[in-house]
Amino acid sequence: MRQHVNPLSRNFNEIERIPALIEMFGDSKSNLHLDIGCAAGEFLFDLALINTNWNYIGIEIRERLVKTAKLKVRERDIKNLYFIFGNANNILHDVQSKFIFKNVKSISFNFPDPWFKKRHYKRRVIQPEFLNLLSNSLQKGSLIFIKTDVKDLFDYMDCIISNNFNFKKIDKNDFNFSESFNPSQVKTNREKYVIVNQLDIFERIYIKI
Ligand SMILES: C[S@@+](CC[C@H](N)C(=O)[O-])C[C@H]1O[C@@H](n2cnc3c(N)ncnc32)[C@H](O)[C@@H]1O
Repeated sequence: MRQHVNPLSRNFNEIERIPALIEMFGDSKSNLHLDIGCAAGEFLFDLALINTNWNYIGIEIRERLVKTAKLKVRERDIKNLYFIFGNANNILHDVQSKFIFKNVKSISFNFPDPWFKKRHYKRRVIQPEFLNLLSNSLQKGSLIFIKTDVKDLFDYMDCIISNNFNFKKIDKNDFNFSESFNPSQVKTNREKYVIVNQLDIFERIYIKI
């Protein structure tokens, strides 16, 4: 069982330099998707190879995973995938990252760390201030995807997002995945584990209105 990283540690106050989109991607004008807590990024590698007309950024707090993922991107010469190391909250709140939002069409939170103890809830990645930031920065029509196997965490995230009047729930059955960042509904590593072990998956899509 891996030791969870405390995102509120001061170690994450300093943020790496975020290059301009034109430095990150072959075609910086493509639709951009952000995956928060992407771990080693396998999900994003799969997506980036299938959907070359989308750009993908993964943000992950475990530095070693990000270093390895960045190396793999370079070795494979992938032009539509970029990884950023750090606490996603700090990174996206930082003024130097504001430009990222210009092209962002969607954000996914796939199986975020649950932080089961009540006193640790503030370490959960989705927080009201984070939602305010997304609500102020994302363009109308942008999408947020959440997915977890922990019902309590799902309720927590859903409550925070639903309390923000700029986001509306979308019925998954009415959603056209073919035009999304994930047209072939690629699964994340945790999702594959959850499916094999027949655990429940709680998920929801929200649109910025
Ligand atoms: C349970 S794993 C899920 C990984 C992947 N999304 C999946 O579905 O297989 C949660 C990931 O989020 C990362 N993480 C947790 N808090 C974070 C934060 N504040 N910013 C960025 N990454 C974070 C963890 O290090 C871990 O890799």
